[in-house]
Amino acid sequence: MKVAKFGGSSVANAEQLKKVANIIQADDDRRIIVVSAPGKRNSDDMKVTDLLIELGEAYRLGQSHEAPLQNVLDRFDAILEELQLSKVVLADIQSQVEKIFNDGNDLASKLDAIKAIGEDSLAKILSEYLQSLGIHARYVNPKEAGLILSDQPGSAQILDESFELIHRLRDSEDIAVIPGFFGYTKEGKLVTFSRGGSDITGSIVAAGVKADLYENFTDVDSVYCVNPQIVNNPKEITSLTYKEMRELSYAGFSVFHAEALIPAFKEKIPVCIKNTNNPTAKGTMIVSEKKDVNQAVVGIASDAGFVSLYVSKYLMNREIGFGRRLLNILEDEGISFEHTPSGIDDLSVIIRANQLTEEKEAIVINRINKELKPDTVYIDRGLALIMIVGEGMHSFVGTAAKATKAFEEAHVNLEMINQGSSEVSMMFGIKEEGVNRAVQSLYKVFFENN
Ligand SMILES: Nc1ncnc2c1ncn2[C@@H]1O[C@H](COP(=O)(O)OP(=O)(O)O)[C@@H](O)[C@H]1O
Ligand SMILES: N[C@@H](CC(=O)OP(=O)(O)O)C(=O)O
Repeated sequence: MKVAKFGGSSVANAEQLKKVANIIQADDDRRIIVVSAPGKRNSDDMKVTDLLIELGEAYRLGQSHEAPLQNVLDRFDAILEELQLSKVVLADIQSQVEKIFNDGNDLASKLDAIKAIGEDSLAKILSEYLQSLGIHARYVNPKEAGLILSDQPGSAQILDESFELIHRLRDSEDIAVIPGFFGYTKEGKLVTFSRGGSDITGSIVAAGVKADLYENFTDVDSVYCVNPQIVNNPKEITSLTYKEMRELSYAGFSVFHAEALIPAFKEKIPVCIKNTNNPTAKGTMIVSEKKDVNQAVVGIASDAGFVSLYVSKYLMNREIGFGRRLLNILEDEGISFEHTPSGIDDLSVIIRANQLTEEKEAIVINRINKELKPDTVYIDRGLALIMIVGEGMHSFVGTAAKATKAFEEAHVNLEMINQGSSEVSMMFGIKEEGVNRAVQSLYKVFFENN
């Protein structure tokens, strides 16, 4: 049995949905289908989830929601028209929106329920379309599927008890079409995963039914060793390990959600990234182990939007508990951190900029000054992190030397270097403006000169 997830680009319009139906029909093992909401049809377009977020925003601000609702309806109407399906779903969306705006739930829960309409409606449309082609398919709501999530609107997590419930999907005679991106709390309230979370639904369902394979269909032939928007026509990765993919997704490979690997990894379900527009291409396999590790680096990921919180104090090394107290302040303020490179008398904490708003920045600096009495404390914004990743790194000599040469050739100054103790990745912090230049140079050194 295979679980196939189709991303926003694969269900962006009727033409894409026809490709999806062909892919489902081409393999009898594709028994469970997970879908996203329609994504962008071209680079200037908007994803349906973003249109729904605009709708929720209009409600939050007390503005009229007629126009943003119409934008959502228009996207689905165009699909229904071309696939010659009934328009029941449109009336459904309208009544769902009214119900959500008028229920007694808190704002965050209402906004989650609005966001989920994209996936929910698309799953209903796809199952109806498959039925119209004579395929035995059925829409399965995530509640019926057994997706029980923690009560964290916008960033929910799966609860362990879900997997046993999901296992029952194996018994379904029909192909199950499940909307991705959301589930329900124990109390029955709808909650979503973080953005891009349909990948997570697919992985959870694959783990629950103990699938032979989790296929993740998107709009590229494979995972490339570097973001194709930064390097033209980069080399394809044919196979990589869960650990490598987790590091690369977390550090910027947006093709697969960083949290989507864990459920598949725990059940050792292989994951295959494939292209809906070219389904016969082999794609990229993500597996637990690779037989031949013949290169140090498999991929280079990058992400901008980080800040560094720098704290220095003479004799910090003698002050037991300094680091803990610093991190405690961040914990109190609900701020998560990424890395903590340190020296004898100084410590930096790397944080995502969206975690440290200007309001929080003032509070944090104040508390550090008062509670830790440092010599210096400041915040450096506009940082980017570049991660080079490969399980082979620990058995190859000279990886760091090659990398620093690449930065030198790109005339990019290194603000910090950090190698994880697992030796699967090496992280470099630089100013944002040099990030593409540095990635291009690293690509040359690690992939073109071999
Ligand atoms: N290393 C990479 N390999 C492949 N694609 C990547 C990589 N890094 C970023 N991407 C981007 O990820 C996109 C696919 O992810 P996404 O847009 O979320 O797809 P979907 O709509 O299927 O969910 C690709 O079009 C590509 O631009
Ligand atoms: N539609 C949701 C969830 C998702 O996974 O979408 P996509 O497959 O387009 O990344 C979002 O935009 O966040």
